[in-house]
Amino acid sequence: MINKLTAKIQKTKAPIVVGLDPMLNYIPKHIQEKAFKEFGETLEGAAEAIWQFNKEIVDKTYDLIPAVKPQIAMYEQFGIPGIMAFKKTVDYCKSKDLVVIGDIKRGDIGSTSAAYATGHIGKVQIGANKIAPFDEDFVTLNPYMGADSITPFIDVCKEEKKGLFILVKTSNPSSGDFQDQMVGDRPVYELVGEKVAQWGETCMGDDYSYVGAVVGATYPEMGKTLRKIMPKAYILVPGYGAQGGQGKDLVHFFNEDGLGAIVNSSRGIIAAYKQEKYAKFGEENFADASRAAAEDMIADIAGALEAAK
Ligand SMILES: O=C(O)c1cc(=O)[nH]c(=O)n1[C@@H]1O[C@H](COP(=O)(O)O)[C@@H](O)[C@H]1O
Repeated sequence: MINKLTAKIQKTKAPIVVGLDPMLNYIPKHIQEKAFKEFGETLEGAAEAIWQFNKEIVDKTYDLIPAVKPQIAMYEQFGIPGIMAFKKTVDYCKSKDLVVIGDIKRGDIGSTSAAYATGHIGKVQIGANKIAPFDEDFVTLNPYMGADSITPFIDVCKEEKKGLFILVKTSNPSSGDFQDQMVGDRPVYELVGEKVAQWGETCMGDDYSYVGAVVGATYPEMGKTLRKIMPKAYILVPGYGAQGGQGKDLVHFFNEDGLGAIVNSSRGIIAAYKQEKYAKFGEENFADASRAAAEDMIADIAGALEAAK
C-alpha cells in the first residue's frame, strides 16, 4: 500500500489527504432534508445524510487527490448506522482507487490490538471463509501503551501489505503535556520517532516503509527534527487549514525527493463552502467549493516547496 500511496502522490502531484470528517452542521440543508424525509430525524437519517455528503465530495475531488482519511468518531457518533456509513465511505473511496486511511487511533494490550488489526486491516477467519471486515488501506495508531500494542498491527501489515500511521507528535495545543516531557536529554516524541523508524525497517516498501508517523503541521520545528529521525517513514501531517497550519510550515516535513509527507485537511475542505473565500459557490454547490479548496491547498504546498528549493 505504501508503494501505491507514493505512486498516487507522484501521479496527482498532490501530497494531500481529504479528511472525511462529517458533522451534521456541515451538511447542507437540502441533503439533510432529503435524508430526514426518507429515514426521519433518526440515526439512520443522519447516517444517510453524511453518506450522501461524502459521496458528493468524493465525486468532485477523487481525480485530484491520492487519499482520504475518514475519522471513525465522526461516524460512531451516529451509532450502528454511522458505522455502516463509515464502511460505505471506505468501500466507495476504494472503488474510486483512492487510498483510504482509517483514522481509528487504536492501541491496546497485545491480544486486543490483534483483534483491532484483524478488524480494520486484516482478515477474520469464519469457518472456511476469510473475510476483511473494514478493509482500510492504512490505520492510525496511538503508541503510548508501548511496543506490544503496535506489533500485532505490524504483523498484519506484513501479511496484508497494508500500512500504519503512528502518533508521534500530535497537532493539538496540549500535545506537549506528555509528548514533550524530557527523558534524559531527549523529548518523548523523539524517542517514539526512533521507535517508529525501527519498526519501519522491518516493513519496507520500495522506498518508504509501511510504518508511517503522524506529526502535526502546527509544530514545524519538531517536524524538521522528526523528518531526520525517521527518513523512511511517510509522515501524515494533520493541522493544515482549520488548525492554522499553512504551506510554508510544511516544507521540512518532506524529504529532498519531494516525497515523504502527506498533509491532511478535513474541515478546511469538506466545509469549504462555509468560508468567506468559497461562499460564492453557495450551499447547493458545496462539493465544488471543496474541489476549489483542494486545488488551492495543492497549489499552496507546491508553491512553498518550490520557494524552498
Ligand atoms: O491522526 C490524525 O489524523 C490526527 C492527529 C493529530 O495530531 N491531529 C489531528 O487533527 N488529527 C486528525 O486530523 C483531522 C484534522 O481535522 P481538521 O482540523 O478539520 O483539518 C481530524 O480527523 C483529527 O482527528
